[in-house]
Amino acid sequence: AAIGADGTPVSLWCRDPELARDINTDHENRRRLPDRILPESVVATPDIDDALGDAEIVLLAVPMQTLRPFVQSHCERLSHRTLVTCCKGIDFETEEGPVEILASFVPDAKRAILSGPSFAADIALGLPTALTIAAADDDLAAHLQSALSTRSLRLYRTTDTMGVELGGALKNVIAIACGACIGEGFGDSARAALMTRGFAEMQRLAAHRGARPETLTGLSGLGDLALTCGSEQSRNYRFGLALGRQEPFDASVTVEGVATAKAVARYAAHEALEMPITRAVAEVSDGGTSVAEALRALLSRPLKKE
Ligand SMILES: NC(=O)C1=CN([C@@H]2O[C@H](COP(=O)(O)OP(=O)(O)OC[C@H]3O[C@@H](n4cnc5c(N)ncnc54)[C@H](O)[C@@H]3O)[C@@H](O)[C@H]2O)C=CC1
Ligand SMILES: O=C(CO)COP(=O)(O)O
Repeated sequence: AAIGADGTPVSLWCRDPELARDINTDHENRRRLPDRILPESVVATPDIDDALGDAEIVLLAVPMQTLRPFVQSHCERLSHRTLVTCCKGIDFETEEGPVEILASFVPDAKRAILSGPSFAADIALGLPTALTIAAADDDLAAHLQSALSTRSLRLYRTTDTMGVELGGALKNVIAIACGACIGEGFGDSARAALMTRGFAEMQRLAAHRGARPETLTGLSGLGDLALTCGSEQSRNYRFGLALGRQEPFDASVTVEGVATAKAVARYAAHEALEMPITRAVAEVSDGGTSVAEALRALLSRPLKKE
């Protein structure tokens, strides 16, 4: 919604024709973003070719685990455009991040990722938000930075797409752990410990993959970790809360951290990387162990240097 806030025309592909009609008449997406009025410059259409038109910049905001099949089935339509993924996660089957998926299926497109601390509901209200735009080519990153920034949305840029992919993916995993910690009743001090040691895991994996340390301490890493691990607006955090309280959770809600935790735990085991919190989230989400057992196991690990 912020993207159309300055009157720039935005075409929104919406698979459900009825919802597209509602968005165009009432300027509201009651199903996904109730009580938020969208700018009139945002126009929805159920026809993907209409939505794409001759657009140069295409923002891809589907759930992470649907990005690969989506891009695969629309690769011809997407080729030769500038594709900006907004996804946060790692593909469960291929262990690729969103930019890597774009590179695999649409190699002739320009590729970028937009990430950082931002709840859709806040952005749609026009609340001040700062994000990271990453593209391997700095000229492309600079072009997108100026094309997508608005009065309320400030973009910083980097060429480290890997660092941005990993920060956005892993903060969801740590947010589940933090929610579970609070839900179980372990308290705020334990949550701060999980956030900090979780951040150490993020940095370890990022270094192993060749990402830059400063990307992880930026908006798309530490910034998003701080937001997601402390707010009940986060679906990953709320999912963790439900796990800790042993309450059911609505399966229709998008929770990106579960598949990502499993993919990253598998990768870390293969690469002999120490990521105990990620492994615990993967095991607890699968029902393999309880939150209390997982946290006790984390506390009983051998003592080590920080
Ligand atoms: N909601 C938020 O505050 C933020 C979300 N993100 C990221 O954006 C991505 C999308 O998240 P949300 O929009 O919140 O998820 P969502 O689940 O609320 O909405 C996803 C949309 O994608 C559509 N969709 C699902 N499968 C599809 C498919 N196979 N083909 C085409 N469309 C499909 C759904 O109908 C829905 O309209 C995620 O990776 C998320 O981590 C990033 C920043 C903030
Ligand atoms: O990525 C987000 C905030 O930056 C949204 O987090 P959730 O997917 O946990 O709701």
